[in-house]
Amino acid sequence: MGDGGNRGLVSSGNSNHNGGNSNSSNKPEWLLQYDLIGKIGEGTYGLVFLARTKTPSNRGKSIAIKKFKQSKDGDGVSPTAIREIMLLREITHENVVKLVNVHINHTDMSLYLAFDYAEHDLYEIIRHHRDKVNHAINQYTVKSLLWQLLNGLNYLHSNWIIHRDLKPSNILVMGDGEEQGVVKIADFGLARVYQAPLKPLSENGVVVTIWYRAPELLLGAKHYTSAVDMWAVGCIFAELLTLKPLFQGAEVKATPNPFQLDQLDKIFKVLGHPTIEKWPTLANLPHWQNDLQHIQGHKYDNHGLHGFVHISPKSPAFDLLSKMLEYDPRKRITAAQALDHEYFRLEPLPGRNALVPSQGEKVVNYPTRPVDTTTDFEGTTSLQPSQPVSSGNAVAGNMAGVHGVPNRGVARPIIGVRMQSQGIAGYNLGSQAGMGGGMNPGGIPMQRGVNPQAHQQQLRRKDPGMGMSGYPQQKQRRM
Ligand SMILES: Nc1ncnc2c1ncn2[C@@H]1O[C@H](COP(=O)(O)OP(=O)(O)OP(=O)(O)O)[C@@H](O)[C@H]1O
Repeated sequence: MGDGGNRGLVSSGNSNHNGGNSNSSNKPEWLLQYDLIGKIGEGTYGLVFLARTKTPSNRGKSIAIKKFKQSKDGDGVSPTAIREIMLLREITHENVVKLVNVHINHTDMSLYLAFDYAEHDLYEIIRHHRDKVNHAINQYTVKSLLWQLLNGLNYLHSNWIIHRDLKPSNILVMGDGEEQGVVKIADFGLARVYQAPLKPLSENGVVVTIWYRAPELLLGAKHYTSAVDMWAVGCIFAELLTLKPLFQGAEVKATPNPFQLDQLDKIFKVLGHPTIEKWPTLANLPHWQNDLQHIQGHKYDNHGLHGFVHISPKSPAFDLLSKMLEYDPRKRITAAQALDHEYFRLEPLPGRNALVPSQGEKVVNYPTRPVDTTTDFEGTTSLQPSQPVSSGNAVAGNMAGVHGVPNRGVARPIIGVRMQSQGIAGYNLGSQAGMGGGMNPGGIPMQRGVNPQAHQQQLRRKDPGMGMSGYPQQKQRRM
């Protein structure tokens, strides 16, 4: 993996806590290994930057650096969170974005994560089809994207990692190069890190999308399983087919455990009212118990999913989708089962380059990510005047507004608190956080049916296939 991917935490190896690794220009030393190009995105918890490595072995390789903001109370990332993040560095799978480096600012325990860069994501791909080219995504691409998403998810679930926040913007797709058209799941394993020490900045008016949230979470389940991710995959599958979010509830401000009545309403209108007969544990869910008027009392007709996705209820695609959108999480299809579904055995077979369909179909040229070269790591100041960015990235001038990476309608936080650039030390958290001690990854809820003892072994096996099915056989000719 990129420079230093396995070198522990970073660059200087300087583990002092007194800011001794800042250089004269007041930039943290670890930053010297990158050329910072500009901001490419903004999420609930921070900003994402495009950088290029400067180290000779990997010169020019694109990296996405995610900078986490401080929560309002200024508490940074806890040792527990650091341990969890360090475990994420061991996650290696073709369909999961690689965490290359972790950088910590010791003065406030703020955090920078460096990932392999992916040029596209499903949010932009769907948006491009809906708003620009105005036609559906071809079947081969839908099937390949879905298969790879499930493949990455199966690996994560096998390693006890539940994503919990799957949505189109964090399902990345590689641009030009050897990995063109390969899906990479981003933001995995961070939900727990976010929840505890890096609280969502709800006071800042951040809006969190809930369109992909499973009904058990919306109904207040305290214990959840990997089935929550399969619900999200179902929603994303439907969106790939129709180019519209399936359950577009009104987004609410992030609060610790908001009750999302409107989102439930949208789901019930499509799938009908859930019943205790079909979903026995429903009776135990807090909001079901407590809200007699809206949740239990209001009866919805079952309009039928087929009316919304416009595919035949007899088709394998519909069968798979319905199994992903099963109310009872215990009955919902797992990633492993979904990979084995008939849908993936029928033509067009899924392939590795999801963006290049079989002969005869048009190749869609998706736009590259806009880069805002006016925003630096501090998130507020002007880096330099807008300038062309090499290797295919759009320039700031193409963007909506001076600082405007296009608003995705999911999260628009206020630009973060300026961080002290001194005292940022890259240090080997592998040892500090007790890596190698055989720990459980911070109690990340495990997948249904996964043996806890198997986990550490699995995590270290680094077998991209993880014993799961490969691409369906005949597909080889596509690759
Ligand atoms: N490794 C990466 N390579 C390229 N772009 C990335 C990478 N990781 C994230 N991005 C992009 O950066 C943007 C912001 O991502 P981020 O995960 O911070 O927020 P989000 O997914 O949009 O929202 P939220 O924070 O609510 O999950 C998104 O457009 C995302 O696709």
